[in-house]
Amino acid sequence: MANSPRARFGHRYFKDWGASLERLWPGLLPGLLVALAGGALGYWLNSGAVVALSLMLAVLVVLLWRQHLQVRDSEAALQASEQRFLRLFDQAAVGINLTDTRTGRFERVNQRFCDIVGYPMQELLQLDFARISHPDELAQDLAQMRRLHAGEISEFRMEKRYFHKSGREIWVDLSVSALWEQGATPDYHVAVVQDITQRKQMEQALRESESRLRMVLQRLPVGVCLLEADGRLSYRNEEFVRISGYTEQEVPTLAAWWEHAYPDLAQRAHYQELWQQLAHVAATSDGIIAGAEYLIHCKDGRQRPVEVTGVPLEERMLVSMLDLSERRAAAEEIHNLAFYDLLTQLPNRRLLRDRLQQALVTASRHGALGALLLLDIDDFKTINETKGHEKGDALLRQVAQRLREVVRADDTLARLGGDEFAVLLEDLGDTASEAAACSGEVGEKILAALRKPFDLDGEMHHSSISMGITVFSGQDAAETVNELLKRADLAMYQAKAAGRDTLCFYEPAMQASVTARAALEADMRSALADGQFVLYYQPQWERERIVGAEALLRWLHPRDGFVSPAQFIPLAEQSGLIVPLGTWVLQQACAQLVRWAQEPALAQLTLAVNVSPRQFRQTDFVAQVLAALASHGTDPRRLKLELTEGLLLEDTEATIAKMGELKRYGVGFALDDFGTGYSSLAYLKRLPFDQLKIDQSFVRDVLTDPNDAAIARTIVALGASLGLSVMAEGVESEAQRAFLERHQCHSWQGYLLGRPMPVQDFEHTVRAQVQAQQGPERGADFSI
Ligand SMILES: Nc1nc2c(ncn2[C@@H]2O[C@H](COP(=O)(O)O[C@H]3[C@@H](O)[C@H](n4cnc5c(=O)[nH]c(N)nc54)O[C@@H]3COP(=O)(O)O)[C@@H](O)[C@H]2O)c(=O)[nH]1
Repeated sequence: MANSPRARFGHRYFKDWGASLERLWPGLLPGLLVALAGGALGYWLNSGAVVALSLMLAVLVVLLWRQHLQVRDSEAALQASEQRFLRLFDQAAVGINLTDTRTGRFERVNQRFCDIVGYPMQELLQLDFARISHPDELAQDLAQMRRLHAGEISEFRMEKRYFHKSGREIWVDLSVSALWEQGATPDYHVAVVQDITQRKQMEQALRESESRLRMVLQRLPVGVCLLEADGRLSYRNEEFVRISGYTEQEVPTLAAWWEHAYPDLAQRAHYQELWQQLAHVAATSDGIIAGAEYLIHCKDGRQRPVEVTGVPLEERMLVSMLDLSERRAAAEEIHNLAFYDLLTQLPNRRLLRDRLQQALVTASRHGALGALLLLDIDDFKTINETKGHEKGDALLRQVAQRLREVVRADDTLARLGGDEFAVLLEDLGDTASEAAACSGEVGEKILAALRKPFDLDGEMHHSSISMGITVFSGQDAAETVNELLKRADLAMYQAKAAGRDTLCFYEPAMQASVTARAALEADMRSALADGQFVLYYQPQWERERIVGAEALLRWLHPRDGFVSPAQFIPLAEQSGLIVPLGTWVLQQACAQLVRWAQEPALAQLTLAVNVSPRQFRQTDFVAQVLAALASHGTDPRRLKLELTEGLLLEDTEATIAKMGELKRYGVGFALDDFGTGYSSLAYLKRLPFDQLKIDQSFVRDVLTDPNDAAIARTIVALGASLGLSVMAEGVESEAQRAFLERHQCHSWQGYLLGRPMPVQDFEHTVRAQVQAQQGPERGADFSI
């Protein structure tokens, strides 16, 4: 303790007091003695000078005494001050430590410092400050300390970390002052330590939240920049730079922004005015500058639509910028997809309907008539199927292009789907005849333009269209969009029926025929359910005997009587009713064959059944035929299916597979109407046919038209070379039969040999023939 700083503090003050006494005492004591001696001598000598001298000495003594008293008082004050200092040291609200500058050891610490670092005082006094300092700030601390020790500085201040006894880090604010005792270098330093851990934690939290905020701002899918009151753009995020392309160096201020984003002065003035107007509105409400659309000129030279909003942040403004270009492009794409045809880029049906609706309104308002032209490429299906879809698409694109070249820019041209196009013409005059003349003229131009050959990948292709035209005035309530489309469609079908490559105007009579067709279709459905259909049988001859029959459908309508299959079969095909109807025919035919099988005279007969393309294309067609055969126990070899050439053009592989499968069961196949379709030797060779049927159109004029005669002869020769039998249809006269026989065609069917007849009549005919042939020998008789 004698060596403790506290002892040394006290000792220093006492030592100073003693020193002053030591300094005063030698003067005071002789003074007293001189005053006493002088007084006595004066008294004795009665000398005034001696008295005066004594008095002077006495004054001197008094003065010296007073000085002594003063020294004593100041010593006491010093002591009191030291006491106060020590109390202050111990009780201070801040941590204080007195440290040996050379060793770094704590010489004295107050309680608060102990509390801050969590050590008991005695333990702390065994440590040096480096021991409890965080290494990250220690180097700086030591460097400052060295400067302090070298006398370069008398004090320093820093923020550093101590390790609390528990191990946690404590941030402190450290104010260190040198303490000189003697000599030029300080022996001790006093450190005033304030615990700032909480503040540091708050700062850290603030920093973290700021950095999080920056990160969020930086990654926001919206462009953000901070506009300072002095016009500086103090911050901008990545998206802001991505959208505009302008970095801080290029566009540091709002003024620079306006210049770069709007190089065009008029445009700049327009958008500045918009911004100012919105800012003015904002100033009178919540301060938020409402979002508005701006078209900015970006660094890459492109113009981008953006939505800009401003939110005040104290003195600054947070400006957000949303890139609308993608949204715009998406909206445009959606619009395109919704209203335009992808292949040709022409307006689609939806857009045409819209324009037609507007055209009706305009026509009714202005009294100027318009016309809707509907056109369909003839035989497009065949082109698509024979030349492939790519060429089909190429044709559609070229048709679209030619149509664009023919019609005026303000006419609406549309692709309605498939091979169907439409042209909407407006303002065609104020009378129906004027409008019809104008639209007819445009229609003829279109027909002519589309007659010219198309180049499909180097292959020249000739095409034609059928067109239906309907004129509208907008005055008639019946003229709705649907109705006009229906009328043009009817007229177009009329053009197709009229031989294609032509145009037809809509006439009300067409409507009547459509209505009749709709009624027929409805009737047909109930006819099937009500059993109004029957099969007639037309004999098929081979040389002088009937070898079978063709089953031909008949409809005995309860009101209308006999309805020709030529009338209802195409309609059944279109409506899909042919499928149940065909199934019914197959069932009837199979049942009939079984009945014939039980009678020797009829047992060898075959029965030919017409199969429509739609029926054949049913995926379960093979299963249907086999089921019909199986359900009746029919011999498949007695059934012959007649297919038409048109069927063979589509999906040949599937056709071969289906035919092959049925062929394996013994079912026969005849190619009906041979010569009228797209006869191709290539498919004939691959398809498992048993018979070719010469179409009756060639047989009809076989005696008079050398071409038909040549065709008939060629078909016979072809059949022979392919190993197929050849049957002639529509043989009506003996001369025709004889001609065919002379040319090696020995199978015939036609009115000469028997008309289609009810089953009983047919069976009767066959029985009679068998009986006759079993009787006495006689020449061939083809009459029945
Ligand atoms: N898918 C199905 N189609 C069928 C079915 N039944 C008939 N049809 C087809 O309907 C078309 C018209 O048939 P139809 O009126 O019965 O005419 C056939 C014969 O009556 C007729 N024919 C026969 N011989 C002569 C003749 O000497 N002169 C003449 N003018 N006509 C004659 O020919 C038709 C048979 O043609 P085809 O089928 O091509 O052999 C017709 O296309 C039938 O195919 C059915 O059940 N399913």
